[in-house]
Amino acid sequence: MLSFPNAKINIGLNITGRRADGYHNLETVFYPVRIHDVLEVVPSAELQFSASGIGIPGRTEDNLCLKAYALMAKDHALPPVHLHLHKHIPIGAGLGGGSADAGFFIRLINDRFTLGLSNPDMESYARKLGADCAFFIRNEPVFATGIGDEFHPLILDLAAYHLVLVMPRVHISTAEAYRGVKPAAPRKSLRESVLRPVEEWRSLITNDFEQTIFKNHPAVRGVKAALYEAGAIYASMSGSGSSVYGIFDKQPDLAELSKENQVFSQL
Ligand SMILES: C[C@@](CO)(OP(=O)(O)O)[C@H](O)COP(=O)(O)OP(=O)(O)OC[C@H]1O[C@@H](n2ccc(N)nc2=O)[C@H](O)[C@@H]1O
Ligand SMILES: Nc1ncnc2c1ncn2[C@@H]1O[C@H](COP(=O)(O)OP(=O)(O)O)[C@@H](O)[C@H]1O
Repeated sequence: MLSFPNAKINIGLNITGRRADGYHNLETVFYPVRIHDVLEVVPSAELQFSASGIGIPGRTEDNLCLKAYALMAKDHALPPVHLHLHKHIPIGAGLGGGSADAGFFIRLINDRFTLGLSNPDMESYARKLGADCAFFIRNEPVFATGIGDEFHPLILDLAAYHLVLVMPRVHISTAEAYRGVKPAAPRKSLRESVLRPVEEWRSLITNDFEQTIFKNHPAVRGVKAALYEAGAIYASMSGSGSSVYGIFDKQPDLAELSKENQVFSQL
């Protein structure tokens, strides 16, 4: 059985407080985008994992898909499987690729072995694996609060726009990014701002990670500026970076940006 985990972008990200457990409370909008990995699960004599595509840093046993399998196997008599992951979503990019794999894998196992889990059941497994994993169970645009795992419905459709994503050659760890921010009460309500026309977002919607990441990695700031120069209506770093997306009303010419960076378009 095959599944195609997709990436997310964050539209706005306000870090509102630091918690006793070391995590941060935040508010953000998660929006799914069409950059995909490929996950395949087939029955096997023993549990096996293989990967292709972009190299995944870290130990195989720490892959979020294997962690998800172990978690679900505690409660369900799961047969062994061979899991193959073809990695295409850039890593350390603020695109939630690892979390997407975990969320989609939970759904795949639920479907393949007809476990009958509800969305809230699957979200509670996902929450144990990472703050933004639970988003990928429903995989619909949401306004998120808490540590990024409490969801509030949001009607947002950017299909009429040209969405592009630029991936500078900079890898940023999420933990490093959180260490650099000072939590504060948001100056504007993101939940209200995101309902305003996209043309107004530039003066309303910000990502709190940009301040420190732009200081430490000026190339990322340069990509955002280049997207505005190319005519973006709105541009922002996604999550903890380093990817930067631009929302355009027509297909932009990004030939210059493509020389130094990986560019994804038609998202
Ligand atoms: C920043 C965001 C924004 O959407 O996305 P990415 O840029 O990673 O895609 C998320 O908060 C990333 O969520 P996720 O990547 O699942 O985080 P986790 O694996 O749970 O946590 C990694 C580390 O980030 C920090 N962390 C994460 C989430 C949060 N609300 N507060 C935190 O302080 C903690 O130091 C934690 O040890
Ligand atoms: N299936 C997976 N795909 C990518 N990274 C994974 C996966 N499982 C675990 N990881 C670990 O998660 C880290 C963060 O990856 P990722 O979720 O892609 O980035 P981001 O937090 O920027 O969205 C990687 O450096 C890697 O060590």
